[in-house]
Amino acid sequence: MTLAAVGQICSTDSMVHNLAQCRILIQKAAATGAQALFLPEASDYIASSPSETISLARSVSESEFVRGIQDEVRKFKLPVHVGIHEPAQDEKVKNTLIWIDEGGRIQHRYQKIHLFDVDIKGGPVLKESRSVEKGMSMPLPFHTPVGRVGPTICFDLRFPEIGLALRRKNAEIITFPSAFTIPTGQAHWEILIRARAIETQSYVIAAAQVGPHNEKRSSYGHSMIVSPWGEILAELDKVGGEPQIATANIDLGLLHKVRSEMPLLRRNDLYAEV
Ligand SMILES: O=C(O)CNC(=O)[C@H](CS)NC(=O)CCC(=O)C(=O)O
Repeated sequence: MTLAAVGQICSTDSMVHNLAQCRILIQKAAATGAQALFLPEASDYIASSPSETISLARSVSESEFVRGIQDEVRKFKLPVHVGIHEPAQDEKVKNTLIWIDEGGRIQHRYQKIHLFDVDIKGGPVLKESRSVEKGMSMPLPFHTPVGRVGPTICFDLRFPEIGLALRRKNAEIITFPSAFTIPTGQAHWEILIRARAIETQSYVIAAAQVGPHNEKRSSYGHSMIVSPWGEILAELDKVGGEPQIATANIDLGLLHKVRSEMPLLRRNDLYAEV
């Protein structure tokens, strides 16, 4: 049995402020004895316009945010999974997720493949593809002290195919670091997360942004860790903006019990394999 921590913050366009929040969470998570900390999408910053999103992007070697996280990781020997932006081609950024091992090295990277372009009447209007380049390859699971992690990001949560593909590649924990909008979060967040855990028979760790990032945008929060049976093991607030963590035990024995007691054998002779 191992202990995983999920962290919740409210990123703004100040990377110094966002780094300070993440450092507090790394310290708090280390104090609980957790073996890994999972932080939200876009922890480095959330800007108020596509042009600001593009102008703030730095490569990891030049990002004070990433270097600051790496220093803190080394200090506490606590690996961290964190969402950031990186410069891309054609005046765009990549929405990426990096795994920093306990020695502060970036050992895994995933670039978000589904972009959030929506225009909901009376609700959010967001065109992520104006500033973000979409990823062109499927994520791969990787080894961590808490289990084999299959990374995805935010809007990817709505596409069961990506979770199922990670499960087929032997993921044990699927992550959904996010910055969900409040209306879509109220309607769908918990249901989607629990569904992904149940259908993949995997742990799900969903670290979320919470509260007002700027005058135009707020996020839903409600970070969660869910078991392969779909139970909520840990959850954080839906409002506020204070940095918070929660922890849960990751029991791979339970995961294998769930998978062997109820084998989800696909009928790929009748429908396409996903
Ligand atoms: O903008 C940044 O810098 C960071 N990226 C995000 O916040 C992204 C794109 S706007 N948010 C989502 O995918 C929300 C999905 C969502 O809310 C849903 O599926 O309902």
